[in-house]
Amino acid sequence: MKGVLLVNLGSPDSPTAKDVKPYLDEFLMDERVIDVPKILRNILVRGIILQTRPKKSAKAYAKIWWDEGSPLIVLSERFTEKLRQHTKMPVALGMRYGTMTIKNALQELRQKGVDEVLLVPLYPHYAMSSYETVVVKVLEEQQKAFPEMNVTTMPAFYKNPDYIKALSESIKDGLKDFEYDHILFSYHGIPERHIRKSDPTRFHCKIDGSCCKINSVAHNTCYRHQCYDTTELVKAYLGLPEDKVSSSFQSRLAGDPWLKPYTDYEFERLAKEGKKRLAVITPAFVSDCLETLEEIAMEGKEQFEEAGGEHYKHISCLNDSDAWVQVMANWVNQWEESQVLPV
Ligand SMILES: C=CC1=C(C)c2cc3[nH]c(cc4nc(cc5[nH]c(cc1n2)c(C)c5CCC(=O)O)C(CCC(=O)O)=C4C)c(C)c3C=C
Ligand SMILES: [Fe+2]
Ligand SMILES: [Fe+2]
Repeated sequence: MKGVLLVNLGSPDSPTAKDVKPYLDEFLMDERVIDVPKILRNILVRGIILQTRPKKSAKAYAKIWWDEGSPLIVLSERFTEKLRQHTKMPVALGMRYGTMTIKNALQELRQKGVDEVLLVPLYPHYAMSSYETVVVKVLEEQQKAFPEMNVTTMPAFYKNPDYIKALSESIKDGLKDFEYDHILFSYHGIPERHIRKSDPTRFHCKIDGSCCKINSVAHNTCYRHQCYDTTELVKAYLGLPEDKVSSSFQSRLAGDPWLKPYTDYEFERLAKEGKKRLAVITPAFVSDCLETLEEIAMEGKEQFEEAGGEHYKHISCLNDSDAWVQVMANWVNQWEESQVLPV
């Protein structure tokens, strides 16, 4: 019997340093997130970052927390529940980090008789720190505890026409009551090194963008290329003016160079260039979360206005919108009927 496993990133159990610490420990000790030798990762994460970050992150989480819990979890649950109404297959939700584990989600499917799983990492773009780590973890858990199950993984859907349509229409809707001077597509950042590591050709990706328009197998795993592709496709779908759209990368950790331009610098640059009315969209995330609700909707607004900007709007992620649920339902049902996956 076939079933669907949705996996998102996960959140701490509560917005307190006590609960944020073990969550961050699991997250940052992931070798695909902080990709240095284990001994160094231990020193960096447990000896340095976890000494101060849980308290700081807990404060940020407290600003966006809902009565029902973490927005990312609640929105993912609502999406899952709606998807269940559109398919005959069992659908389970797991998180890569935290207490809503992938193992439990696989168990839930197994108990319902599922032995053929469609894994859907809830990320439009491929990065070793998001999509890849989900796939590796699911296969690890499946091989350990559920050897009788088969797992098929849905490819990153960053350029899929149905996804682009749903995303573009949601942006159009968000812009209905907002006259903009500029639209910023802000994607979660990753260290530049991760782009080189994920390049199977070992020479294609140059980080500076000179590579991204030359066809290459490297693009199947190039986060930067995929993010810019999403921007271009939405721009084309909505007919947005070339000079009013740009992309940037947010949420960097100190240390290595991360993908540029940095979103916080862009807020300042755009305001100083005289863009008074800025709309920001965050297509690396399908559900609103700490990085969109706090860093972009709250901090970003402040940064833009401090630099001279006047009107600012963050357009929500796709979340549990009917159009997005319908797109996912079509994809999973098509897989159920004919094994076909979206491209
Ligand atoms: C969109 C995909 C994501 C990628 C790629 C990604 C890479 C990445 N993230 C960190 C460090 C942190 N990210 C944090 C929060 C966070 N990250 C994503 C998604 C991606 N991260 C989401 C959806 C969230 C929000 C989770 C929520 O509960 O709402 C955090 C935790 C918060 C904080 O302390 O800032 C950290 C840390 C790294 C290092 C990285 C790539 C190497
Ligand atoms: Fe992150
Ligand atoms: Fe590239």
